[in-house]
Amino acid sequence: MHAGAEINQRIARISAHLCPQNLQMEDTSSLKLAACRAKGGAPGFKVAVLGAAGGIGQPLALLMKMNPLVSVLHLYDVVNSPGVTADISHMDTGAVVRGFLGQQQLESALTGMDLVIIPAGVPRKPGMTRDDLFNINAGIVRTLCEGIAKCCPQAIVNVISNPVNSTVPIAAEVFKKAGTFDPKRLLGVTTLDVVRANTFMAEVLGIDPREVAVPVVGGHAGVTILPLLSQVKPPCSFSAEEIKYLTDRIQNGGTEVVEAKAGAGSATLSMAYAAAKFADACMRGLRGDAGLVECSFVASQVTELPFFASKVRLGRSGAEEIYPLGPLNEFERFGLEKAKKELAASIEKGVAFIRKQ
Ligand SMILES: NC(=O)c1ccc[n+]([C@@H]2O[C@H](COP(=O)([O-])OP(=O)(O)OC[C@H]3O[C@@H](n4cnc5c(N)ncnc54)[C@H](O)[C@@H]3O)[C@@H](O)[C@H]2O)c1
Ligand SMILES: O=C(O)C[C@H](O)C(=O)O
Repeated sequence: MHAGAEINQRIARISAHLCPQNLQMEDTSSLKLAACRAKGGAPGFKVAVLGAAGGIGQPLALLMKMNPLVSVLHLYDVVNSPGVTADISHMDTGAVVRGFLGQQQLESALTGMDLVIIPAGVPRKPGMTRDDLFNINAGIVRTLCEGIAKCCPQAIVNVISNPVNSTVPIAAEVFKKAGTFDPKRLLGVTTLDVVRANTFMAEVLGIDPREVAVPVVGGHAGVTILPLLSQVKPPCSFSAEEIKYLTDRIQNGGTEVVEAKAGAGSATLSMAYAAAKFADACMRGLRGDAGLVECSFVASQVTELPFFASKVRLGRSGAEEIYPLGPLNEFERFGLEKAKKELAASIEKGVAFIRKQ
């Protein structure tokens, strides 16, 4: 074969491997090569990031490519995923990276996945609540979850898209409709609230945030974000002023970032860090590691509400155990009542969005 032609064919193969939309119909050898490589050299989990070209998606893709537990990484978006995929794929870590662009490639992106992470959707601008995102993001999450129900119904699903208090119930309703709902496998990502709580508490105490663990329960919006400062590790007591300061700051951490970004979006880097931390815990659970306890917004019987964020134990089948809230002080009991009222409405809104169709 002419040397130039051979080089072109090799380039086509590599490009097809990265982005199936670049495949020529007649180029079956590229397909075989891509399929062969997609098995991955090392054992590990197959992970898809939906919304991978976004503010969260890009750094999250980077962090997942760095995670040794990931063998195959699928990057899906409706725009720009080929560029992000090409870029990330040059990292000399184990995971095989493949890109998928547009709705017609959603099923290929999802087929065979063990873990699907969803940061797809619009972020807030100053002055907006998370619920203001419902009209756009509800439909996006619905479509993506329909794809999951069809192509990887056994996957663990991590929902990041806001409003989480409604998008998780939306996902659950989609899965129920498809007959694939397993409450253990659907997890709303509230890790950023815990990450913030740990950071702000460590600042107050003047200690390393890695030595701190603050449980944050309820949901992921304003007063539904309920830090349990009476249950922190290491055990410590706070003044009433400190409790008010910390609770307000944790509940408004997202708004603090939205205002600082002044119209350029919401938390992306800290969120990617939090999502990667949570995904790592999910994968270690799938692998069979013991003692993995994280806060997450899940289908729950901890309160009278059908969904609630609390500590869950992650295992081979997802959220295998949901822990009760434990003893609350008066301030926290008051906060819980406020949180439940707002949460009930947000959950109902999500459920109604699917049931009314
Ligand atoms: N759970 C949390 O703690 C938390 C924290 C921060 C942000 N968020 C939420 O995450 C979402 C994404 O935030 P961001 O800053 O990355 O936004 P972004 O606009 O930067 O990125 C979103 C990405 O989603 C993609 N997208 C849109 N529609 C899609 C579809 N149908 N399928 C696949 N991808 C699609 C966009 O093309 C874009 O690349 C927002 O809803 C935001 O509110 C949640
Ligand atoms: O605040 C937002 O809109 C994004 C996210 O939910 C956050 O907590 O940072």
